[in-house]
This record gives sequence, structure tokens and C-alpha cells, in this order.
Amino acid sequence: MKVLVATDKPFAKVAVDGIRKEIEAAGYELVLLEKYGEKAKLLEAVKDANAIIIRSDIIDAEVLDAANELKIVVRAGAGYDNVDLEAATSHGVCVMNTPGQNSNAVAELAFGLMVMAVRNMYNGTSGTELMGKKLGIHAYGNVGRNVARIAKGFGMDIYAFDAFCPKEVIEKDGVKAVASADELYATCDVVSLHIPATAETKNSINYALVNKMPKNGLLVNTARKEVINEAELIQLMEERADLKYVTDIMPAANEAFAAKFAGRYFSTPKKMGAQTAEANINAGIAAAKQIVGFLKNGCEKFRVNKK
Ligand SMILES: NC(=O)c1ccc[n+]([C@@H]2O[C@H](COP(=O)([O-])OP(=O)(O)OC[C@H]3O[C@@H](n4cnc5c(N)ncnc54)[C@H](O)[C@@H]3O)[C@@H](O)[C@H]2O)c1
Ligand SMILES: O=C(O)[C@H](O)COP(=O)(O)O
Repeated sequence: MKVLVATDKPFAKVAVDGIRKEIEAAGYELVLLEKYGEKAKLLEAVKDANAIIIRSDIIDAEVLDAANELKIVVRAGAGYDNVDLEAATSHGVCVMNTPGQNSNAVAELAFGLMVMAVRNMYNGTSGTELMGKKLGIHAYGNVGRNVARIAKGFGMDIYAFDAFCPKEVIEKDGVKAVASADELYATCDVVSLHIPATAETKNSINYALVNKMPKNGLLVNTARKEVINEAELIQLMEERADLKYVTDIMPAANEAFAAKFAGRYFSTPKKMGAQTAEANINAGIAAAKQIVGFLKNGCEKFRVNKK
């Protein structure tokens, strides 16, 4: 069995070593395709792969068409919006993610971005502190829960909204559950976004919602750029000079944001929420174990597409 690790943004070497150990201990062969840049190289590499481990790499119908021997794709990470799930199902390919394995890394970065924003991007002027501020966690999943844990250490007043997580689960963590996204944005000084990119959430962070934030509101996005209605956020930030936006996922309109909102906008150059050795090891080795469990025992825990 051939297991391909196809990562345009490579894992830390220590994680690759751990993945190799799992795969070879199972008697399989590991093939590494890193920083491949062009899709043609991916199309060539998948031809004889029985299993693939990816990160944000795009697995679309063309890739699946080229992968004649493929049985399983594991997205080493949380969001699997980069995989065409319907095409995978129609090709008889199982798709999994590795939930929770990179969530602490992302939560820590959310606070890195938050502190940078409230300290005026470290420009030397007086900023503000996070202690005592109202933090809104938009989606209380694996990352959201880690954000809540860290926010307690900062002494923040913590609120959350999740469309599917029961109120009791949120409140047992000492976090105030609110009934809607509207209420969260209207209540909180800082909102940290942790919703997945789905048909329902794409473009949902729009003018009307963000405009509910109080004066000096800060929006932190370590989720996906697709959930932001960029044109409406630009319009709102033009009208409200008090708002700040910091993100780990560079907007399509990065140049417009950077030109118009100097000092109130920041994006990491490349998505780096999950870019720690620890998260790479956790997610990469989980992916390898899930592949071995699937190929040897048919274990489909963490499957995200229909059969
Ligand atoms: N920046 C990065 O490197 C990085 C790393 C990991 C995850 N992410 C992004 O963050 C997202 C969240 O990650 P996670 O590990 O917490 O995922 P998760 O699946 O554990 O949590 C997602 C949560 O979103 C909730 N949700 C879904 N739709 C919603 C909606 N319409 N309104 C409110 N809540 C909704 C779910 O109930 C769930 O609790 C991922 O989908 C991914 O897009 C980014
Ligand atoms: O959904 C995720 O897990 C993140 O977006 C991580 O993406 P990456 O593996 O490309 O860093």
C-alpha cells in the first residue's frame, strides 16, 4: 500500500518522521510530495496512491479522476472545505479530518492577533488591555473551547454562540451562551471567529452583523476568508474608523484592506494557525493512524463524506 503525504505547505520534519514511523510499522510505503506548487505534480503523484494525507491542498474531481487506486484521503486538520466530498463519494473514496488536533495552536494564534490589535499593531502608542473586555466566541467547537480556556487566563468576560452546540455545554465551562450571532456581536468588544466555511456560513459575516459591535470593536478571524463578506466589511470599516480586523487567512481583497485601513488591519502572510510542530505532529500522526485503522480494520471514525 502506498501512502502519499501531499503538502504544499509542509509539516515540520519531526511530524513527517512520526507519520513515516506509523505508516512503515504497518508495512506500507510512504511517499512525500512537498511544496509541489503546480497541480500537475499532484496529479502525477496521486496516480498509484492508495491513501493520501493532505493539509489545505485541494482535492477536486480532477485529482480524484487521476487517483485510480485511491481508497482514503485524510485532511490533517479541521476544515475539509478543500475536498470535493461529493466527488470523493462518487469515486468510492473515504474522506476524514482529524478533529481537535490543531485547535490549541489556532487558539493561541487568535490571542497573538488580539494582543497585537489592541496594542495598536505595536506602533508605540497607548493601546488597551484584554482583561475585563467582553470576548465573543463565534462557534464553540474545538478551537472555540480552547479560546475560552485561554481567555479565562486573560481575565476576559466570555460569551459564545454556536448554532449546534447545546447551551448547557457552553455554560458548564463558565461561558455565557447567547441565543444568536446578532446578540454576540452586539454584546462583545472582541469577536473571535471559529465557524467552518459551509454553504450557510460563506459571506455571513457581513455589514449588518459586524455593525452591531460596540465602539472600538475588534474582529479576529482564524477560521476562513470565505465566511467574510469582504466588500461589506470594507464598506463598514470605511464608515466606522473605530473598527479593527485581524486575520490569519488573507482576504482576496488584501491590498484594499491594507491600503485603506493601515493600523486597523493585519493579515498573516500565509495561514499559520496550525503551523506549529505540536499541531503538525498531532494532526499528521492522527492522520497516519486513521489511515492504518481504515486500511487494516475498516475503521471509519472521523469520516466526513457520505458512502
Ligand atoms: N487558521 C487555521 O490554521 C485553522 C486551523 C484549524 C481550523 N480552522 C478553521 O476553524 C474552523 C473551526 O475549527 P474547529 O476545530 O473548532 O472545528 P469544529 O468542527 O470543532 O467546530 C466548529 C463549530 O462550528 C459550529 N458551527 C457550524 N456551523 C455554525 C454556524 N452556522 N453558526 C455557528 N456555529 C456553527 C459547530 O457546531 C462546531 O461547534 C474550521 O472549520 C476551519 O475552517 C483554521
Ligand atoms: O482547517 C484547518 O485545520 C486549518 O485550516 C489548517 O490548515 P493547514 O493545515 O493548511 O495549516
